[in-house]
Amino acid sequence: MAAPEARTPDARTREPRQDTPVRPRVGHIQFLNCVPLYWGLARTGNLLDLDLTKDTPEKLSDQLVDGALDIGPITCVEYLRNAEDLLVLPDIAVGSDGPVMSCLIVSKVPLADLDGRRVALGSTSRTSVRLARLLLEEREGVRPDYFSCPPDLGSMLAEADAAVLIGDPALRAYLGQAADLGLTVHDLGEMWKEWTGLPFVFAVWAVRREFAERAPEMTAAVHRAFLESRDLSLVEATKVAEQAARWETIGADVLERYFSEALDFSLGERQLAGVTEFARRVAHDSGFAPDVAVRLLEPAALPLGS
Ligand SMILES: C=C(O[C@@H]1C=C(C(=O)O)C=C[C@H]1O)C(=O)O
Repeated sequence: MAAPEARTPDARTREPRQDTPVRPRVGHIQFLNCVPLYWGLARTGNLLDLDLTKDTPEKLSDQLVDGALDIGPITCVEYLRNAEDLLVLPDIAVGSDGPVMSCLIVSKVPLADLDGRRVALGSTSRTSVRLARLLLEEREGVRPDYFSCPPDLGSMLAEADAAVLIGDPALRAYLGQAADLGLTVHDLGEMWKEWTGLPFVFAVWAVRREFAERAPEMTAAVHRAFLESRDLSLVEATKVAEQAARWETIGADVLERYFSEALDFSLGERQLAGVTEFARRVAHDSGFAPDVAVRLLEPAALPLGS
């Protein structure tokens, strides 16, 4: 990765640091879904060039918006709300083109029966919870009574007839926990695909616009590092899944399917069409315009002679 060429403002004081070069502050979602995006960073030797912050998606999104992080994953809805201040890194995202396995409505009753019933929305999600509301209201034609709740299936369903869950707790529900409890699982990626024919993007990678302007080479290097990491992880998906499974109750074969078939880590024209369509459908109460422009980071001009 290129040597740091710029001073990064300190998150607390906002004063440019003058002492040593500062590594870019980069977010890392602490769910299994992001393992393939980070696993290769160690293999390609780029890990130590990043100041990584591991957290849940809604916290990382806030930190990027607030300027406490420079680059990282941001849940789609928060990106759209802050599109003016951010640039999207091309060709990398967390999405699906069909079933995603880990963004779900888990329900005690058929979805069509949820009218007026309580639905718990997991507090780590900003995008899946909005997508679930869209699908329940516009596709199923029901108007549930929503409330936000920590993402624990048992406590959510103690007070509600259905729960919207993302990440590892959702994956566990999908893989058997829900069936064991007599609950049905509705995959949000699959429902969106059936409804619109499009992929869905749950989170994009974005850089703060002012950081990209101040440190274009560093930004490009971080982008390249993630693309290389993702590509390597997909080539070596069996190994990534075996290693991740060592610390999980989920089998390596299932993780490999999750990483290489369910999740879509790309962001091309079809995925961007999915973002645009979602924005158009939820804009009216989401804090952005229906035709909000998604601005991609332009490829950095390479220095002469390189
Ligand atoms: C596929 C997933 O995508 C995620 C869903 C998010 C959301 O709903 O806000 C945010 C980030 C991603 O981690 C998942 O969490 O399982």
